[in-house]
Amino acid sequence: MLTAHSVADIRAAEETLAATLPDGVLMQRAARGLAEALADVPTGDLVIALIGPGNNGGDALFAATHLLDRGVRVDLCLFDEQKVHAEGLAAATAAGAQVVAAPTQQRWCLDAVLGIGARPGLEGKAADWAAWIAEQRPFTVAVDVPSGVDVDGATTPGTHVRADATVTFGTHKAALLADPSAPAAGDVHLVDIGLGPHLGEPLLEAIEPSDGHLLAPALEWLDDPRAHKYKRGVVGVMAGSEQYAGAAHLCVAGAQAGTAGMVRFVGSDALSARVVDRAPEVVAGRGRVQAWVVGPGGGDDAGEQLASALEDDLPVVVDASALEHLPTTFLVPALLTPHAGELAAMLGVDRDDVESDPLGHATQAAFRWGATVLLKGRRTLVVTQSRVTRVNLTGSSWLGTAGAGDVLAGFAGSLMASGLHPHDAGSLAAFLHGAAADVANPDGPLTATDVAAALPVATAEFLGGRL
Ligand SMILES: NC(=O)C1=CN([C@@H]2O[C@H](COP(=O)(O)OP(=O)(O)OC[C@H]3O[C@@H](n4cnc5c(N)ncnc54)[C@H](O)[C@@H]3O)[C@@H](O)[C@H]2O)[C@@H](O)CC1
Repeated sequence: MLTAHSVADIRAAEETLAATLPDGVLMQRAARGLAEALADVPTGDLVIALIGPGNNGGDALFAATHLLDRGVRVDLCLFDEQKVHAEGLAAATAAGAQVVAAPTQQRWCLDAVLGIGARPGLEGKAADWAAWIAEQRPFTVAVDVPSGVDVDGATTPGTHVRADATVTFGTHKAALLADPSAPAAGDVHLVDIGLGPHLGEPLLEAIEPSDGHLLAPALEWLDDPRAHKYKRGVVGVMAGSEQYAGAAHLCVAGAQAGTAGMVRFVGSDALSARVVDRAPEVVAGRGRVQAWVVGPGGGDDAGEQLASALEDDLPVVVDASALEHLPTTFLVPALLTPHAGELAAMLGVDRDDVESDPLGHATQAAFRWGATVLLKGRRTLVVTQSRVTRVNLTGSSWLGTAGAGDVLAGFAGSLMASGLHPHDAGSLAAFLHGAAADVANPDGPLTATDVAAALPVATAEFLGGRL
């Protein structure tokens, strides 16, 4: 699992670790790691380093000494000459760095204006530098975080630097993984400075290809010679309507691609006939299920369908139109799967509010409904009270295609029917859904049907550690 920790936790870990080491060792480790990450800068090229008032600037000043040692030239722009890491500045200038008044056109830029001590939003000289980067587009490497973002909240309330890459120290930060700030970080490289053993519970985590073991609780039947479809779990689907008949097919396709042993479909006679015609393995009509999926492409009866599913006292995935009929709180394990517009409607705010602070709003909803909230987006979030929030790093913008959410809801329901907690079911479904898109067509268009078809292979690759 890839983890990100809060600023407070990082500071506490740094303090504990620093107490066991001679002065300045941590900064030297960070500076060396930063210089190594800049190994592609050719000898003789000029790097412009934007140096802020704190230790973030200190990291870059010491990294500059390594760059200068191998023949790279470094110009320094100081945010405040009175507030600069003094030993770092002395070391960098002694090694040959020049202090200049303003950045000039360069191929390389080091953004060391602000790190984890930042108040979000840049002003004055720092805002001018961010505008210069946006205009001139030097290859920009941010030190620890792109300057000006909200490090823990992952929001971007003001001017900030947009980097091509970020070299971060000790652990990831929420801002590097979650939207809307993640694009400002570019490619993220983690430098180990020894903080690991001193860090507490993460603020955020992301499933990685090596985390196939997370599926284990849904696969206990694999080792049972007497296992049958009911042991694997039956997922019940209430999806589709006259207007969105395709959603029934797509949700069923997602459910069939998961770990459950059977899919039941409950809907109108006409829709049931269509579904069974396309997918003969599906059983139509009420009967034994272990989890329900309600809402994809649902019609006017979505509220009644949700109420009837909740009467069964079983885990439930609530999607699309069923999100308009939520109970005050959930008494069963529930996974709500809104996109930003649906979450905004649930909370009575504007879509822009959700998009500018997805973590905050998904967390608010998870607490309010006592449910797991999976907020769909480029970096899908899965939030459950008392669990570490997960952010999904797989997939691409090509996944923003009609019906992809129906497949996701069905697949997540299948995992829940096999016994997974909504938090694991939602985050694994998001992870494998993105991985399936890569299997189907990594760099181009694809349909939701393609994603559903690729899910079983993506799952097998994940379980085999081959993703
Ligand atoms: N503490 C340590 O042991 C280590 C720290 N490291 C580096 O140190 C950084 C944290 O250093 P600091 O705590 O000094 O924090 P920063 O380097 O982020 O700077 C904090 C300073 O910036 C000012 N400031 C904050 N927001 C501002 C804004 N929007 N506009 C203008 N000024 C603003 C603050 O008043 C404060 O003076 C990390 O991000 C990392 O780069 C690394 O060297 C690893 C070890």
